[in-house]
Amino acid sequence: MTLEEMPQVKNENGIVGSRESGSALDLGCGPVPSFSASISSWANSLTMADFLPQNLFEIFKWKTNSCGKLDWFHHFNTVAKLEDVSAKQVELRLRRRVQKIISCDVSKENPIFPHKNLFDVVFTSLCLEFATDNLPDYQSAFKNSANLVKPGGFLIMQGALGNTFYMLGGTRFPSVALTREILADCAKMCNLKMELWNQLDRKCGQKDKEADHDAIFFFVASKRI
Ligand SMILES: C[S@@+](CC[C@H](N)C(=O)[O-])C[C@H]1O[C@@H](n2cnc3c(N)ncnc32)[C@H](O)[C@@H]1O
Repeated sequence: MTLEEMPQVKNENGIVGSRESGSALDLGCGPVPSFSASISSWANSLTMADFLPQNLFEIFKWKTNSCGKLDWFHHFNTVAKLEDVSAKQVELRLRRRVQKIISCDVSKENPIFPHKNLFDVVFTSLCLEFATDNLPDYQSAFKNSANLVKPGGFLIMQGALGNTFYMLGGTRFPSVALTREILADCAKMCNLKMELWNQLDRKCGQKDKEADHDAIFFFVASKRI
């Protein structure tokens, strides 16, 4: 859903509009550069951040075109089709625009300490509800993430609604069950105005995805100046 929403965010009349020279942060990016690939069409400088060193190492190997890097052609091709360009163009553009690969922890007041910069756009996907296991911690993680947005900038978030657990390698992990109301309250608490909200009901069964979310959401919120 998010990749299809991105053009709405970035086009001329879109929410982020003509902020072509903006800076963006992909917070909790995992080892996957697909969302950053889309963001790199309108952000000149991108920082990719994750909690796990092994995820950062995968991004680093891809960025430096090192031997043993993972093949993300399929992801770049999906972005390329939406933009009507080639997968190679998307990959090269992203490689040029990723300026930093850093560690982060959304439970910290400054999730990217010792870095101190703020960003025009902070993007985060499926991260905060899995990095926390109760609502007060989720609200803190939301606030910490929103603090990284410049006044006048944007927080763009994708996540799961109503999810209480997921399975990975046979282990059950908890998650915070989010609702639209919880997210609206978090945004309000952080002086953010919801500009766009979309949600998509779950289409796959329990067997296809071992988690109990009932929908995924995507929102864009602006930070008041
Ligand atoms: C479900 S993955 C999502 C990855 C990617 N954003 C995506 O949408 O495909 C959750 C990510 O959150 C990261 N994460 C876990 N705890 C975190 C924390 N405290 N601070 C920041 N990121 C965290 C994990 O390392 C993982 O990469």
